[in-house]
Amino acid sequence: MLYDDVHKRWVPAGSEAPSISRVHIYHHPGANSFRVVGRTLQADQQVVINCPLVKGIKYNQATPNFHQWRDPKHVWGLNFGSLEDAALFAHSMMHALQAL
Ligand SMILES: CC(=O)N[C@@H](Cc1ccccc1Cl)C(=O)N1CCC[C@]12C=C[C@@H]1CC[C@@H](C(=O)N3CC[C@@H]4C=C[C@H]5[C@H](C)C[C@@H](C(=O)O)N5C(=O)[C@H]43)N1C2=O
Repeated sequence: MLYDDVHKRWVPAGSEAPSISRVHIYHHPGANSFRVVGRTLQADQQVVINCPLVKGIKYNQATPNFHQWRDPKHVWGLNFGSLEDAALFAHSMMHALQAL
């Protein structure tokens, strides 16, 4: 999700209606860079988030299943389908941020 600062509300990332997406953190070992990429599960596999991780990002676990972070232009929010997914993603995110 993205935070719409004008209307002060969270909106689904990507252009379509809210939909479940699969979100990965890709590691590029050569550059030691990480990128969060999310795609809708539907056939179109629309990329809904494509966010490089930079050193110093603060990953905020606002609730056990809603985590968020800022990049220069956006505030991203992930509303996890399960607490396990949330914990797993947070673990990977924290690992990535420590590796930067
Ligand atoms: C300093 C700073 O940047 N601080 C950020 C957070 C942050 C801290 C440190 C590092 C990075 C970031 Cl990003 C901040 O505070 N920001 C970022 C933009 C918005 C917000 C500002 C105010 C509101 C107030 C309330 C809360 C909010 O948005 N919350 C609370 C949990 C709750 C859970 C789920 C979602 C649900 C999917 C829909 C909706 C619903 O419940 O209807 N909703 C929510 O309402 C969700 N806010 C924020 O997070």
